[in-house]
Amino acid sequence: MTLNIGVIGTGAIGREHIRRCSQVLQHSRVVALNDINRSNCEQIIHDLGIQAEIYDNAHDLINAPEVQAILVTSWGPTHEEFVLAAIKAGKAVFCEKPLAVTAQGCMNIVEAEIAAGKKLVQVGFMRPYDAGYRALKAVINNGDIGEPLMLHCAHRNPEVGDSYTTDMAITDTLIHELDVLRWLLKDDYVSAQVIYPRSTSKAASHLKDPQIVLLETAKGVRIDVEIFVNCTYGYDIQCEVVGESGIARLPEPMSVQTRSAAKLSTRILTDWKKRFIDAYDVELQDFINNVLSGEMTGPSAWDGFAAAVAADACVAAQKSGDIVPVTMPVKPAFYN
Ligand SMILES: NC(=O)C1=CN([C@@H]2O[C@H](COP(=O)(O)OP(=O)(O)OC[C@H]3O[C@@H](n4cnc5c(N)ncnc54)[C@H](O)[C@@H]3O)[C@@H](O)[C@H]2O)C=CC1
Ligand SMILES: O=C1[C@@H](O)[C@H](O)[C@@H](O)[C@H](O)[C@H]1O
Repeated sequence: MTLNIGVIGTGAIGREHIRRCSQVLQHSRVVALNDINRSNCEQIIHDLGIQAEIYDNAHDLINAPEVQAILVTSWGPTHEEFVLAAIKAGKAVFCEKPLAVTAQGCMNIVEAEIAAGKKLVQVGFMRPYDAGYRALKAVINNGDIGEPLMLHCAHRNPEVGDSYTTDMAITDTLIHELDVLRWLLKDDYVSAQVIYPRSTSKAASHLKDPQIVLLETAKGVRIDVEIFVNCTYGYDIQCEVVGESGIARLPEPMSVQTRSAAKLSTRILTDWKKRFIDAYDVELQDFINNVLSGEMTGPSAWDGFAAAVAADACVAAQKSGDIVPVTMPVKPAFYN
């Protein structure tokens, strides 16, 4: 069986996902594309040699009879509208992060999905599919380092464009940590604070970079995440878990160690597409298999909501400088 997929948003990650659905993964085929910039769709059809219909209207793509499932890879503020339309059409939808740009937007999706009576949504949180994070979680679950007490994390990008704003450090970047750390610890956040170190001269003048986000969980675990999106040297994701009896670190991506010119070195990746390339493959194959089998098991609309609740608190904390409570409603039984 082959799943016919329609893709809304054919920019950086849209193109990557179209490539993997067409050339890498099993049981999928991209049959329809939409982008406000039609030439993006034409270019992809040309470059990848796929046979796909271009729709000028995203809602026509969602409702097209040949489209069985939808990938939403357009800009964050458009996600809520397209996911709600997919649910209304009764079609499964994989939506890139963020599920919606506010917790209220995510809640609208949660309510629509519950009303539809069927899980249809998977959020593009790929880190829980990453082999390194899964190995780290296994070490924690195994009790190898005792109960986790503290986490020291970093999310560093070499550079960002001028359109990247201070709040995007939370809504676009930290959102990955907000999801994966909750999954890693099986815990929810109760408070958030943001502090600003000296700003780098490499950032645009309107952007506060780096930032340090301090989170506390219901079990009392304290987490610090450094967000540094103009670090210049690479795309670098760090996660160290300090437990009662030991420390566990997220593995580095594989890299050959070289000894040359009086230096011992390994390479650091610079491109997010490569850092989690395997995880993107696995998450999307999971989506395809789940849609075909009729049981959605990946990161849910509730996970998208939970990350957004914490993100809202972090954005408030950015503005006030205060420690802001994170208040998570009880998870509906639908998502258990
Ligand atoms: N999971 C991950 O690691 C990553 C997730 N993302 C997420 O994917 C989304 C897209 O990011 P990028 O591909 O980097 O952005 P991009 O700017 O490269 O591509 C977005 C595309 O969406 C199109 N678009 C915007 N509004 C639209 C609308 N109303 N209807 C149809 N098309 C529309 C744009 O024309 C553009 O081609 C964002 O939400 C981003 O946070 C992006 C990169 C990595
Ligand atoms: O989602 C992503 C990008 O949108 C974002 O800009 C990067 O910081 C992330 O690491 C990447 O995974």
